[in-house]
Amino acid sequence: MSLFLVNRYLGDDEDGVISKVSHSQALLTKLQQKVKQKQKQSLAKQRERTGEEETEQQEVPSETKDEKRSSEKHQQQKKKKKKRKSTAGVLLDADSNSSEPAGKKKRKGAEDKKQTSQESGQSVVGVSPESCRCETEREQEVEEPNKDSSAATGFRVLGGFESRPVHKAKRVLPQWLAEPDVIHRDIKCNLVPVSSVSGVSAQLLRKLEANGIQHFFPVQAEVIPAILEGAQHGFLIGRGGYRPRDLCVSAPTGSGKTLAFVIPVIQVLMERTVCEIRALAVLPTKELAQQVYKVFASYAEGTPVKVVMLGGQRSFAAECASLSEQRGSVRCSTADIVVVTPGRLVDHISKNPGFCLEHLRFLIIDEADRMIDSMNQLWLSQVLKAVYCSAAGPEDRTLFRRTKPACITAASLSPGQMPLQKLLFSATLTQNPEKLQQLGLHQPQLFSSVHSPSSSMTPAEPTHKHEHFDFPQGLTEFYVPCTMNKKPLLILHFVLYLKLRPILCFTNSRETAHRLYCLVKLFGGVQAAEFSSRLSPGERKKTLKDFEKGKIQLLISTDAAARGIDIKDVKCVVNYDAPQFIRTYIHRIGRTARAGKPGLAFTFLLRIQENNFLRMVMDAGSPGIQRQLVKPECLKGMEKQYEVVLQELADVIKDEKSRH
Ligand SMILES: Nc1ncnc2c1ncn2[C@@H]1O[C@H](COP(=O)(O)OP(=O)(O)OP(=O)(O)O)[C@@H](O)[C@H]1O
Repeated sequence: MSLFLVNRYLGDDEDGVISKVSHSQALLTKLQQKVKQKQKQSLAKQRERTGEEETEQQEVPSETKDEKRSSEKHQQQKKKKKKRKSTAGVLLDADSNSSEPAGKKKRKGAEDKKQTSQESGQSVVGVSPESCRCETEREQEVEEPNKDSSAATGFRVLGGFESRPVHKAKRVLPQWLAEPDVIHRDIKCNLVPVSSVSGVSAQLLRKLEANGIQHFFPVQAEVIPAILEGAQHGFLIGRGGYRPRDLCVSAPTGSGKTLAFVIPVIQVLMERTVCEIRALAVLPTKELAQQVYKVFASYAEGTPVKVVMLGGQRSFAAECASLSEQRGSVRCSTADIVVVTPGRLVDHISKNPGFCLEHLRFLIIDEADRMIDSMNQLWLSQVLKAVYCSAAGPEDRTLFRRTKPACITAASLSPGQMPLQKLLFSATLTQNPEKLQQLGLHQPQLFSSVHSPSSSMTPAEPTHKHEHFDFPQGLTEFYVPCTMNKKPLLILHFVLYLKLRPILCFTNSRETAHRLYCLVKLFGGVQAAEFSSRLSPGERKKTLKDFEKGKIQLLISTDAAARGIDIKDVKCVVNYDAPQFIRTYIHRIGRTARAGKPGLAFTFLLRIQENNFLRMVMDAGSPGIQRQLVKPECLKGMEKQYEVVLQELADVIKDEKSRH
């Protein structure tokens, strides 16, 4: 059954009773006569030129025979077609369907040609009877298979099922991702005096200097003015202006991204008149939230801005109490900036009536790529619902009226309203537009330090196959070929003989981390600690503090400490287990070589891992990873003790298992 019915204009019906069949026959005869006429004319011209009368007299009848034969066939063909059409009960659509088989298309093309010439009344000069015949034969050839199936079912099968080469779609980046605002890579050579960035108050400048910061790092010099500028023109209430662009910042680990949002957010909120939650910083883990809270609190000290941390360290009731207080009959907010983990955030939105986000101006998403991956927790949609809930409410809060952002029109911008600006930060920000799209960014602007083919491309060009990331300038990468049973000896060799301490050592599981920790402890001579979800949040906090104070020489950790953790003076990172993903590698090694300082990163590689790992690292844009061999003789002296320790370790693990 055809999908479309196309009524064709078949010419004027003289008496209105001529059937379609007789009409098309009449047309055909007309056409044939015209062909004959034309042929006669051309032959006459030829004769005149050549004077070969006799040949012409013989040729004409033979041609006429051919024509007759051809027109007979043609008519038979037409009749057949009509019959088939009436069987199907519908008129066929003459538009060629792109998914039709090639044979079918050819046939339709032939039909179309004829149809067009019939409709327009044009002569068929140039279409020889021979070619007509050939087309007709081709039509017959291609029609046969379909004829049976349509006759049997009464339905006409649309669409073709033959295989066609499918071209791979080329990846195209949106303009904002392909052409970012470039951040200088070299921290040391591109320092900007803090006083030269306009818009930062004298109070904050004094704070910066008191904390030993005289210059802004490149990411700060780019992003701070951008946020301040957006705030100046972006407060729509009473001032007019526009909705500020959402910002995405991709800069290496340890390049100072935290201050790039802390300083401008405090600066903007310092000018507030009422205390309401205006900024929400969401971080993936408690440790990171705690770290960012500390930076916010330190710079907000002495200003009217109040910072609250919601990370689950305190009871829910205590957290609620820190967010608001009762003044007479009114409940007042006691927080301007809230630093929170996604889980706790959702808890407060759903269970704490005093948690109001209707005045939210900044939504800061740190470690944004990780946060996008946790988007299935739906925390973002809950935040947006809480932000725009006054728009759906019955009260007419004209001053803070907020509507969900839609297309920008004159009407949508009037009356002005408080905008919500999203600020995304990561050392490994995804370039996948589909993932970023989940965040619903408004005219996003990207600040990036990645100078790779993928970022310098025009949007029309296909991107590089692998994502490129920026590695810290002061970092030197090594890999150490080894076997599984030599790994513990190697790490002991690093701490005891190479004296590369403090070392932050990463394993792929908490079991391995614990086993290695027990082994090192049994071996003796090294101040070691473990850091994983085996420990309570309190124990983890204390461990990080001790490590920072230099009380721990070897911290054996899972990826719980891989992201964002800023521990000063970590000289060396060791990947005891090779990371499976490039992002994990970049964050792990980024715990050293921070703030422009030098650092070393070693990865222990089994022979089987070497090729894949090295390719992964080089594809990501590493400036180079060197091979570092540790001679077996270097480990010989520890082997005897190691054998003894291994036996003791088996007993310890067995004992632990029996206790749990
Ligand atoms: N302008 C500056 N001058 C000197 N030190 C700075 C400056 N800005 C930041 N730092 C220091 O640099 C270190 C790294 O900063 P921060 O933690 O913000 O890095 P990051 O880019 O967020 O790293 P990551 O991606 O690993 O989270 C911190 O110890 C911070 O105090």
